[in-house]
Amino acid sequence: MSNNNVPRVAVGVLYSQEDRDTALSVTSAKETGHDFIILPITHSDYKRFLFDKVEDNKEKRLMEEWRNGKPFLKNDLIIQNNEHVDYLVGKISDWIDLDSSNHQVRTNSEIALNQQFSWAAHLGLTAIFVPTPTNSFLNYARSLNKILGNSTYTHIWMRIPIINEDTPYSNDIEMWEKWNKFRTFCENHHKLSIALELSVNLPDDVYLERWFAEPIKAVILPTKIFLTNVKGYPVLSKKHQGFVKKLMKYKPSFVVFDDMTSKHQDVGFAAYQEYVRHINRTMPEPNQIEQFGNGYQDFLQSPLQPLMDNLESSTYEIFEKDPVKYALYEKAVYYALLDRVALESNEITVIMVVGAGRGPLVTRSIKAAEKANRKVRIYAVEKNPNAFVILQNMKSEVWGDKVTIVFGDMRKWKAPEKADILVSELLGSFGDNELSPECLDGAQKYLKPDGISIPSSYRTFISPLSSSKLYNEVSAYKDLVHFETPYVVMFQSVTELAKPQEIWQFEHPNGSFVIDEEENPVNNYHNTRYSKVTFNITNSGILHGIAGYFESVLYKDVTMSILPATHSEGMFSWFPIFFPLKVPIYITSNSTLNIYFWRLTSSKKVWYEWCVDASLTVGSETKSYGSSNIQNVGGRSSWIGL
Ligand SMILES: C[S@@+](CC[C@H](N)C(=O)[O-])C[C@H]1O[C@@H](n2cnc3c(N)ncnc32)[C@H](O)[C@@H]1O
Repeated sequence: MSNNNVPRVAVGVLYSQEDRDTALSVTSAKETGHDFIILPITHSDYKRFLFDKVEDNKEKRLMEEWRNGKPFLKNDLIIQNNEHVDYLVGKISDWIDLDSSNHQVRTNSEIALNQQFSWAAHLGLTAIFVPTPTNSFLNYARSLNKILGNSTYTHIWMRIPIINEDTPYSNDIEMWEKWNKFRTFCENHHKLSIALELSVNLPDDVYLERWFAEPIKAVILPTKIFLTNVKGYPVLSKKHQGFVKKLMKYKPSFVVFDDMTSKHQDVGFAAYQEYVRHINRTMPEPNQIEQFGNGYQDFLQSPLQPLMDNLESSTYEIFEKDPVKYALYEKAVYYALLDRVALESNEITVIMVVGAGRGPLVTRSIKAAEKANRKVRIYAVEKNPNAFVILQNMKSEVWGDKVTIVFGDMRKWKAPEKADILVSELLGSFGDNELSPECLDGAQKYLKPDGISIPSSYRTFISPLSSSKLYNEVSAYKDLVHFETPYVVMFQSVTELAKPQEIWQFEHPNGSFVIDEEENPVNNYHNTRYSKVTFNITNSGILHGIAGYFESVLYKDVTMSILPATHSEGMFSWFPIFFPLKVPIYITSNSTLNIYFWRLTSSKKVWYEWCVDASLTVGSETKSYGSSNIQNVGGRSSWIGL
């Protein structure tokens, strides 16, 4: 079945023959339905400048003139002008050898690299395709890093074969390790991306998944990886299809690489790109969460502070579109009402919705009471004056006398009676990060001693996360504050290095604190937390930060979760939270990673601090090899106002 909602995928072509005529190549690439072509910038003859042994004086002079910056000869260039510039990706010559042991070859390679880049940038090519790093690549990394530093808008696509096919299987990890080292040498530059080249045999899923955390801008499909269907057309194996579909979510460009092994000449070269487009068209429809989150993937958002700030109308409107959250709350209130009073009793149950916003939980509480056939009296408490205007409208137009609306801070309100059920939704992606514990500590004084809080508890979970994309987004701010701030993010280009684990929980009502004469807590120390969790890291990876999630019990077995394993299906009110690390840490396979987290408080604010420590055990000896500093000390960079 075809899905018309998926955006068109860009499919380009790369030919193996080097010396092509640009105009002819562009025409044939267009005729075969491609969106772009990767073309060598220079002719193979240009390689003459690499030769270390120049015999006669004339040649020596020519070489030195070239080294001193003499322009290209017209015939040295394949891409000779900017006529097709929007259709081209420039390819740097494969034969440059920046790590040659020969001084002349090494030096001339760098000159050739710079000259090709400079020409490509001058023409305005937006992407440059560069060769795969060989076994030693430090000088290549240094040279490219220098270019990256000067590049204004040209992106680099580095050709990375997923497997080194000369030594398949044993080297599944090797290419990732090589890439990882290279980009580390290049300071994780955001313009350095991968053109991932698929192989006939793909490695195991754990090795495939690690690429999802990497900046893949292009995926190369050599013609040799295609099989043939009954009609003679090229198709991919199930495993390749599955991987390609996953990669499509990241919206890379695809490149058909004509490796001269085509078994499908009868059906024409266009068949490869048509097949890639066919896979794209038959991608499943995005689910509700994907539709809602479209455009937000990997986008850093500041967590809301609904206590300190007044939320905007559009924010409430987004909450209210969630098809699942309110249904879960209605279910929880329904079961709480059933448990609270017997059907035959005429008793009125008092429900207080605290932090009512524009009233959706009030409406759902009324619905739950109707379903349960119970009588209720409802109070709606809200401190946002703008949302309170909507509550007034709702009361006069919809709810009537059944609901009393109260403007003010739930912690200070003097309620005229006590509640049987206290309903609130003050949760953030990290559970307690919108200060639900502090607000409900203040509100529970008007809950009957045997009253019910919905939610009754929430637990916070963390996991170690690899994502060069998110790391680059944070580091683009170039300051400490952004590295010590959590972000709400719809994860896409990420890999979890281990499954999430719980760090702490909160329960309501909470009988564990001392109250003053106003029945408020005398301080907030009972809401501080400290936790250390240990993760066993099986496969190596780069730790860029920590992912956070919550799971909440609304009432008995009615639960609400954003934890991947138990996520409430179709609920999109919360994306996970991301706590970055200032310096990424390379975690070797079979390491132990300890993550330390604190929830801390003063009289005015609450904040989190976090740090990590990686160690490796060999025999009976455990050695720590990588740790972060403690981030956000004293809430110096990020905090939540009380
Ligand atoms: C996350 S919103 C939820 C709103 C609404 N219940 C819903 O589900 O759409 C939290 C609401 O609680 C309100 N709020 C937060 N702290 C409060 C406090 N201490 N007293 C009263 N309202 C508060 C905020 O203004 C906001 O409207």
